[in-house]
Amino acid sequence: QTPTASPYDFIDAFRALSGEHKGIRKGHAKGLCAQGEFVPSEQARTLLASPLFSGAGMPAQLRFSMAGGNPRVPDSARSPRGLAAQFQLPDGTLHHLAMLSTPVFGAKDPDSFLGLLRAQRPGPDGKPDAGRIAVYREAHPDTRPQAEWLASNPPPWSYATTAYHGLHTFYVQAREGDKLKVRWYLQPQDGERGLDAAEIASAPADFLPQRLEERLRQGPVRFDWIMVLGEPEDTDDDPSRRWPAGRPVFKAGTLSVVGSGGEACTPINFDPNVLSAGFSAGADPILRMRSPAYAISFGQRLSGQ
Ligand code: HEM
Repeated sequence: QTPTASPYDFIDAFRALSGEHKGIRKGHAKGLCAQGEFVPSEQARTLLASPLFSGAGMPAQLRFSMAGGNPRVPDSARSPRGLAAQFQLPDGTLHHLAMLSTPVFGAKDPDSFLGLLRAQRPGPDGKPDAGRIAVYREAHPDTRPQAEWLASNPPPWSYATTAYHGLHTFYVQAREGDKLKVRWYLQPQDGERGLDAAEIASAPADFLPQRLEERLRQGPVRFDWIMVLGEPEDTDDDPSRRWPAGRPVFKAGTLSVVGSGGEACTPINFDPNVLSAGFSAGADPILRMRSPAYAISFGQRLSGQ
């Protein structure tokens, strides 16, 4: 099947789902900036050749977000949370991460994802058609694992109490030998904690920024950047599929969040293909679609569209 989805189709689909919101992100519309520092681990410095891991700490511009194009989605929604990061390396170059709280993505390729977004489009009564969505998921099994994960795991209690998964497969140059095939996630040192049923029912619409701010008053929020090493048979082009459990992991560094708020992240396009030297992307068509879609959203929102 030839892919037909264009990056403009996604921008249109987000608008159809969430309405027109000029000047803000077309995806992950609701969120807040944060600031921090990334310090690579000794192990990463020894193992990997990228200057990202050369040893020195570096500043990080961050953004925590709610998935979707609706800037008023309640913070208790059963949807992915996002964490985006821009690391500025000692040599001035940049490395971006843009990750989700779900361990799988919602589709295997752009066509399947676009079809899902279109199936979720509200009908004349303003509500999504549950039957149409179910039929779509039935015909596209790759769209089920993320929905099942979201249905069976509570929304995060705080932006600081969830893991964030890179989901795509990348290759990173080792100091000795070939590139390593990796996936990664950020693991919260505060531990993972979800909202309980009573909290979901009673949570105010916008509690996440305040909860993060309160936590930051006690000191930095830290995440361990965990790299997972893939085997040749592990997919490098399908973010809707997990790698088998038990693959070797190592800690590549620590991200410390020290402050939140402000607008420093607003003029940043957290494009996940902005990779520092030594990194390259796998064959994932979803990852390839992200750059042009983000660029359109970025250009539109900076110019008030
Ligand atoms: C074809 C698939 C995808 C499309 C079309 C898409 C589209 C978008 C768009 C248009 C934005 C707003 C960009 C901006 O205005 O700066 C965005 C933000 C974001 N996306 Fe995606 N996305 C896709 C897949 C993914 C995946 C696989 C992940 C995670 C692995 C992800 C995580 C994020 C995050 C964390 C943000 C917020 C970035 C920020 O805070 O600035 N997206 N997405």
